[in-house]
Formats: sequence, C-alpha cells, structure tokens
Amino acid sequence: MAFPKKKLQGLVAATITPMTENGEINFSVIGQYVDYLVKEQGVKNIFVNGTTGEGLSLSVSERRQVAEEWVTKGKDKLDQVIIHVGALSLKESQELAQHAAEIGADGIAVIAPFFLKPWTKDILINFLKEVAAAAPALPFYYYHIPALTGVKIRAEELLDGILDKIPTFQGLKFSDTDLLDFGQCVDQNRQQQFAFLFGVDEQLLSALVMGATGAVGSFVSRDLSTLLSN
Ligand SMILES: CC(=O)N[C@@H]([C@@H](O)[C@H](O)[C@H](O)CO)[C@@H](O)CC(=O)C(=O)O
Repeated sequence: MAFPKKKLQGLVAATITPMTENGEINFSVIGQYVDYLVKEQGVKNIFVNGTTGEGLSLSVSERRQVAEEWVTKGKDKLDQVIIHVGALSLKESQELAQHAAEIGADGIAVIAPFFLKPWTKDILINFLKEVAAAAPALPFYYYHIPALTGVKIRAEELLDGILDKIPTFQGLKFSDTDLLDFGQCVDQNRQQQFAFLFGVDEQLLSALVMGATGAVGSFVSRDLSTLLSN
C-alpha cells in the first residue's frame, strides 16, 4: 500500500504528447522534456495523458506507452507522475489504472465519462470508484472539467463523503471557472487534507487566495513555481 504518500502540491505540468510529423508518438524527446521541466522550469510533478496531452485522442496502447515512457524517464528526476486514465469505457479506464500502478506511477486521475453522461452524483461516484479499485494502492484524483465533459455535477457535492466510497481519494483537479464551487470544496474539506489543484491558469491567483494547494496547467514557468512554493 502506497499510503500515506507525499502530498501532491505546487505546480504540476500538464505535459503535451510529442508527435512526429507522421502522427506517431515521438518517444525520443521525452527524456529531454523531463530535463527541460526540471532544470529550466523548476517543475518536478507532471500530469500525463490529460487534456494537454490529448490522452483521449490516443489509443489505449499509445496511452500505456506514453505513461511508461514518462515514468521511466522521470525516475529519480521527477517527484510525482500522475497519469490521467479517464475513458468512456470503464474497462479501458480500469486497464489504464492497473497499468499505471504496475509501471510505478504516483497517482491516477479520472474525468467523468462524457458521452453517455452520469446524471447524478451517485452514478458518477460509482464509475470513479470502480476505476480507483483497479489501482488500490495509488492515490486517486477526480479531474473536474465540466466545460469539456458536459458533466456539471458540482465538485463540492461530489466530495461530500467521498472517502467512504473511494478510500484512495487524495484530491481534486478543478478545471472550472466556478470559484464559488472551488471555495466550498476547500472550505468543507479542510480536515481531510485533500490536494486542491486548480486547472484554469488565468484564474490561478484567485484560486490560490481561496486555498488551492497547487495547480495543474499547460503554462508553466519558473515564476509560477516560485509563487507556488511560497
Ligand atoms: C482546458 C485546458 O487545456 N486547460 C489547461 C489549462 O492550463 C489551460 O491551457 C489554460 O488555463 C489556458 O486556457 C490545463 O488545465 C489542462 C490540464 O491540466 C490537462 O492537460 O489535463
């Protein structure tokens, strides 16, 4: 069991998935990418196969290979590698979660299924719970991004009692502009020590004031990492 694990906080880089001109994944540059993030940007946590990484446009096989390459190249250089394993198919999501555990990732994140959508909190939680159970030793993060999934269940509602359903739940990647919802998530879960990772770069300062413990974003810079480490 990996718990308790070091809390995921500060700046988390949402990595792009490098491609060749032919549309194949360019694995050969991932090692350089790790060095760039660590040495040039001062960032040691990454979020792989998310929105920026276009995980949902990759095949399951590609997602597995990309995840593995980041974990391998990040070994002894990165602090935490979080793999987004959300998918429309529960089985694919579970396969990716299990794979993330096998390769030694530090956590998994999952978005809500976005075609046949969960229409209640309980339906969504049940989906997330099944995915989390496929990797019972890995910290689990819910990736709330209603503008893209169309699943508008408020994060604050989802978090209420979540540990009873998902014991590995460690935090929230909040990619929405509803700061009232975000503030209520933070306020109502202070005792739980969850990670509250904000995902809308343009509103990060406001989110920090409201209690964000970190940020997952595509715009990373040394200035931001300094800000977040203070
Ligand atoms: C929708 C989207 O791409 N959001 C970005 C932001 O960093 C975004 O690029 C930024 O706020 C500019 O709009 C990240 O939250 C994405 C992200 O963390 C991910 O790749 O999963």
